[in-house]
Amino acid sequence: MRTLYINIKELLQVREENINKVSGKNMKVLPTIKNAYLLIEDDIIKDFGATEDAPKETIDKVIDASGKIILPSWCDSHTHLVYAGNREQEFVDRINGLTYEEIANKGGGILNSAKTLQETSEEDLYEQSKKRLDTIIKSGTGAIEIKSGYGLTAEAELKMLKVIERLKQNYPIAIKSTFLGAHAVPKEYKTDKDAYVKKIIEEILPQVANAKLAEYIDVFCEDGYFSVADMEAILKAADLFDLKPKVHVNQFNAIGGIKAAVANNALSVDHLEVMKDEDIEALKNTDTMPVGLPLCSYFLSIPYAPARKMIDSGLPFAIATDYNPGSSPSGNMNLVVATACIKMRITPEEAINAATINGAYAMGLSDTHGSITKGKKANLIITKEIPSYGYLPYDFGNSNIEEVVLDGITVS
Ligand SMILES: N=CN[C@@H](CCC(=O)O)C(=O)O
Ligand SMILES: [Zn+2]
Repeated sequence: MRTLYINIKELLQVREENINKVSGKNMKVLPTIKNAYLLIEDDIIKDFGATEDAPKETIDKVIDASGKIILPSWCDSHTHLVYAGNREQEFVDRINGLTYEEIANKGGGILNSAKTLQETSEEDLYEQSKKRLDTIIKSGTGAIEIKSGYGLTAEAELKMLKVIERLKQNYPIAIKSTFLGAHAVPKEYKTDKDAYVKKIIEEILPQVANAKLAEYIDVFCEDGYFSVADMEAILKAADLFDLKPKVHVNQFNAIGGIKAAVANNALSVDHLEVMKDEDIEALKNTDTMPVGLPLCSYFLSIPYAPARKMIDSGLPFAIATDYNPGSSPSGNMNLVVATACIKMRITPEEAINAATINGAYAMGLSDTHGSITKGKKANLIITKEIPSYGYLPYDFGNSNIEEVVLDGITVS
C-alpha cells in the first residue's frame, strides 16, 4: 500500500542521513520542507520532497494535507506506564505541605504503589496499563520505554515485565522494557538494604534476563534509595546479561551517579534536576544521553533539569514524560514539549529534537524512529491546520493533533 501526502504545510525533522542524535548548537536546527510531499509504503517512509516533485504513478491513496504540519511521532524514552491504582491522596498531602521525601518515609511513595501492585492480578494490571497506552498513542507517542520497579519481589517484578511483554505483542507502538528492581528498598529490607541488593543481583535479575523480559537495567541512585556503590554492583551484574543501563540519577541530590553511570556505558541518565558542574563535565564526549523529565518537576514543584546549560555546554538532550502514579501522572508528550520550552527555556526546535530523534536514541531506537528518513518507520503526527510548529508548545494544554499514524496505519 503506497500512500502519498501532498501539500503538507511543513514536514518536520527531515533527515536525509540517518543521524542518531543531535547535540549542542545542532539542537537548534530542525530541518523542514515547506509545501512538501511524503510517500509511505506499508509501514515504511519511502520518499519526501517538494510537492511539485511528488511521484504520480502507482499510488494507492493521495491525501491532501494543506495547512497541516507532519512530524515523526514522539519518542518517550522514560516511563513507568505499567502500574496499579493511583496516588491522589499523596498529591493532596503535598498540597497540604508534606514533601515527596516525607511521604515516602511514612511508607507512601513507591512502596505504596508496590503494595497495590503486588495485590493486583496480572490481568487487571494489563487492563489498567492498556488504557494508558491507548491514551498516549492518541496523543502522538509512537515509541516508548516502560520500566518495572513497582513490584520489588521476584514475582511482582516478573508480573510487571510480563504485562509489558503483552503490550509489546498487542500494540503497533515500539516498546522497550527496563528492569528497575532497585527502585526502592522494600519494608522487609529496611534495616538490611545490602540483602535486597544481593537478592536483585542473585535472584531476580537472572530470572528476568533468562526469560528475556528486559532490554535495559535501571537503578534509582539517590540518598535514601540506592547508593552509587549499589548501582555499580547492579549494573555490573546486568552487564553479564547484556542489559545496558538507563538510570535514575540526580533527582534530589548529586551524589556521583552520573560519573559512575557513564563509566558503565549508560545509554541514558535521567532526571538531572540537581546538577553539579562535574556532572556536566562527566557527560561531555560520551555516548550517554542526558534525559530531562519536565512534568516530574512541574508536578512535584522541584527544580527543572538545567537543559539550557547542558545544551550550551555542547551536550545532547532528550525529554520524556516519566509517566508514573507518584511524580508524573501524565504520559502526554505534547505537554512535555511545551513545559520544556516554557520552564527549561529551550526553543521549539530544541524541544522537538529532544522529543523525537534524541528520545529515540535514549531507548536504542534511532535507526528506526525519531525522524523523517527513508527506511524509517512510518510513525507520524498530522496536526490540525495550525500557523507554525512553534504553535504546538505555545498552545500548551490543547491538542493540535488531527491524526496519528503508526506503522503506516491511521490509529487515531
Ligand atoms: N524517582 C523515582 N521514580 C519515579 C517516581 C516513582 C514514584 O513516586 O512512584 C520517578 O522517576 O519520578
Ligand atoms: Zn522515572
